[in-house]
Amino acid sequence: MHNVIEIDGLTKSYGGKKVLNNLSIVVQQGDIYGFLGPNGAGKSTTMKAILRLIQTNAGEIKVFDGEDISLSNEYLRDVGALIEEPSFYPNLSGYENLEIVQKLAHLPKENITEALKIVGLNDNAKKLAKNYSLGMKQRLGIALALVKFPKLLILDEPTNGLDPDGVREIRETIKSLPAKYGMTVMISSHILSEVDKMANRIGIIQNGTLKFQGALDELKAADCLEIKVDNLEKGYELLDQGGFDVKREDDAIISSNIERGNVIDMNSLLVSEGVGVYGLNVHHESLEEVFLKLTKEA
Ligand SMILES: Nc1ncnc2c1ncn2[C@@H]1O[C@H](COP(=O)(O)OP(=O)(O)OP(=O)(O)O)[C@@H](O)[C@H]1O
Repeated sequence: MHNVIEIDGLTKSYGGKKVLNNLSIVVQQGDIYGFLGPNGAGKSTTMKAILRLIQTNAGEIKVFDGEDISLSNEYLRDVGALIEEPSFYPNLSGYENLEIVQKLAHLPKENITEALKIVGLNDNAKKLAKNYSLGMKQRLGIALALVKFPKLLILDEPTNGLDPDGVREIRETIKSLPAKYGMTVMISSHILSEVDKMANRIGIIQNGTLKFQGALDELKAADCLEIKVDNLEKGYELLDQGGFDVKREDDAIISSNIERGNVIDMNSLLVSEGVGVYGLNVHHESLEEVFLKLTKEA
């Protein structure tokens, strides 16, 4: 798999305080890479470093075909970004704001309408940006990042200020970008459930240090079945002696085998032996649970 971003040993200090500490991350071609961390972990700083908006103290960043970004700014032509607040000209319409980028970068005019369509701003294209709602301003910010149809899209908290419908729309849009336009996306977000539904790989940082990087499935515990019964002792004994793979917890019996036939067999055995079953739930570990587990230690 081809790497689109390779960060190696990145270190950045502000006034003697290290905010990035020997950080190394890899974003692969076609990834939607969810970049997570508590407030102040260093997410925006990392993204700014990739865009050369700040100077760093040590480390190396390579993009696309191993281009070292410290050697040339050329790569920025293929990068679109929304970092922190979207910035635009308030007295121009949404369309005109995009037109400025389109003209400067000599892009096809169709890119403007395509980008507006993607973010759902077509109907408000002629309205002045200063009269946009918070959510519309955010959409315009995403459209500005998209208008080049870049190979790499970097989005810092892109769903800030959007209502739940807007969050869902933007999520579906972002999910479609790799397949539709061949883009690679790096996205930071506070909304873990959003990243859970969108990203294929994630990186979790804390205090400028990488805590985890990999596929979401690697991070989460396997699904398990939680069986709630009115007699825990007896229920557990029955299943254990019946040859089922179970363990006992404080208030439930847990089985790692969630296959349909297995669940039916366990339930039948319990009921036939007079144990009342009042709950059979498959437990999926959420990204939020994993995140809290990983970041709580420090
Ligand atoms: N220009 C600056 N001068 C001094 N300190 C800074 C500067 N920019 C960022 N920092 C500090 O660096 C640390 C990392 O900030 P950063 O914005 O990268 O975090 P973040 O992970 O994006 O957080 P959030 O989720 O709150 O946006 C914070 O402690 C912040 O106060």
